[in-house]
Amino acid sequence: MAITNINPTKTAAWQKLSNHFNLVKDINIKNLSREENRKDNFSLEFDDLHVDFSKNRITNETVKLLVELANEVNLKEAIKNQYSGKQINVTEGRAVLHTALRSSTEEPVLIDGKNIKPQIQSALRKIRSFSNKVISGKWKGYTGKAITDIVNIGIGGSDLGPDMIVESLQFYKNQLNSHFVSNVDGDHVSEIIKRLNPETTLFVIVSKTFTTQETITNAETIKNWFLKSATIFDIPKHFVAVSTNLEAVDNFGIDKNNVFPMWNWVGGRFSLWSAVGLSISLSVGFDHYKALLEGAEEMDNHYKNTDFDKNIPVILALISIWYNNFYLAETEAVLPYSQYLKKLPDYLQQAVMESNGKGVDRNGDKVDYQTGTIVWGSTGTNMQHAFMQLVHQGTKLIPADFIGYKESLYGLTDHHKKLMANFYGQMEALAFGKTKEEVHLELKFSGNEDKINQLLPFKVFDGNRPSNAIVFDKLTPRSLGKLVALYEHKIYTQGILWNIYSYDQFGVELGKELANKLLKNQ
Ligand SMILES: O=P(O)(O)OC[C@H]1O[C@H](O)[C@H](O)[C@@H](O)[C@@H]1O
Repeated sequence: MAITNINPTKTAAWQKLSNHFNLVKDINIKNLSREENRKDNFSLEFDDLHVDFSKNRITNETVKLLVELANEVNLKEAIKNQYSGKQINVTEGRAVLHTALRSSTEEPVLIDGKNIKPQIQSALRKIRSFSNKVISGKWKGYTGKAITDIVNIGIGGSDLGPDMIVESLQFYKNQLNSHFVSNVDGDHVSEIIKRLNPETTLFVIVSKTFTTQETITNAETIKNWFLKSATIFDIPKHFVAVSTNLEAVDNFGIDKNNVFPMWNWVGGRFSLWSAVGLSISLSVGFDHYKALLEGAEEMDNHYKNTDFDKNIPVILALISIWYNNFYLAETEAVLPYSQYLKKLPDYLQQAVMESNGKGVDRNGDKVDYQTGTIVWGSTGTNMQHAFMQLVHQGTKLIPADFIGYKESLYGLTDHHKKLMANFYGQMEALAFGKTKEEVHLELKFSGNEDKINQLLPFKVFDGNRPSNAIVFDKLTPRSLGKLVALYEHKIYTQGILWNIYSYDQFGVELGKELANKLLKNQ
């Protein structure tokens, strides 16, 4: 059966879901939680990953019908098509193969009849050898000193992915200092330059197109700064590039041995698994970078081979559609209980919103249903003291992913116990709330009846606010790879269900064009 390209709301499953929604829309998570084996029936395990989705407004029937919807739009075939290298990015005429970048098997992946696996392997070898030389100090700057600082110059997918991973893996970091320059605001590059010594800094210019205004402007500014103390003959020791545009890289003055490949079958926001991840390998070493890829590959296999009712990215995508399209929730919060993951929400904003922020379906027709969710969030416990008030007692329904770890990295068990008590405490508060009776009982000893009645409405929590617990044993490169790949597959699943193309981003263009026009007229 081919991919149907049909309006999901016209499917039989959607009709059934609508009827089902009318019946169950007022269900309460507190009542559901009393069902026998609720937690076991609404939990999934995969290696070191434990997902509890029992605190949602869903029943067995909801999951069954959502899976029916996935089957009716032939998600299985869509997944197969992505892995096999079909041109699923139809509007740009490209395959989408970030999964091939982390595949360790010999199984060929063909593009135009040519196996791409050898190029991937060769790029990985180049990343390994270069990273080893820089980290060990064998790679010398123009005055013979070892490299101390790495600066990634890029924006969007050429910045957010590597920056988020390097931040998340600080625990595994080596002696090199890592910096990321992205904004065309000159304050950004100036602030970073202040901390650098040209003799010991390596610049990694990352741009798939090598035409991006911000990146080229920052790279030129940095090159000019560098050339104040060095000569053009020193550039090969300090500048490397990751790009598909070899001509532009050459024109910039980068030595051809210093170019790391990028391919048009890798989307910018899915590119950290390619040489775009060079800054990651430089910052944490190639072995950790490889483990990140291996973790992602494990999630790829899970996504490809697991029945939908046990498939973690598919289940999370379906639950999100339930809220987005039936409860009409507008946003989703991503709440990592790990300070290291503080950049994950920013990263996911690009991955999710650039991919599924589309209002035209795969037939070119305007959609008449909701698509891409708005993703936002921050780390626990800080955000509990910031925006969580609105999530608990505001008027909006905001489904939330709580991401946490069973073990702490530094062994500070007291901290970790408190952190995870907050993690589960928040989820319980959201789901079960606090009734009038409970508040009354609590206030009984603290004042007169009038005062109690006055305060009562403000202290009641309605509850029934949904969340998922996404818990890994420990924050490692491997588990991080799994987590990021999980969200990537959730994105694609939702794009298929909404009948939209997730891998183009034409919406980014108009503003860029207008800015260029304005610049020319200045
Ligand atoms: O890597 P580059 O070609 O410089 O592109 C950087 C970014 O440019 C645009 O904003 C695209 O929408 C992003 O998806 C991309 O990651």
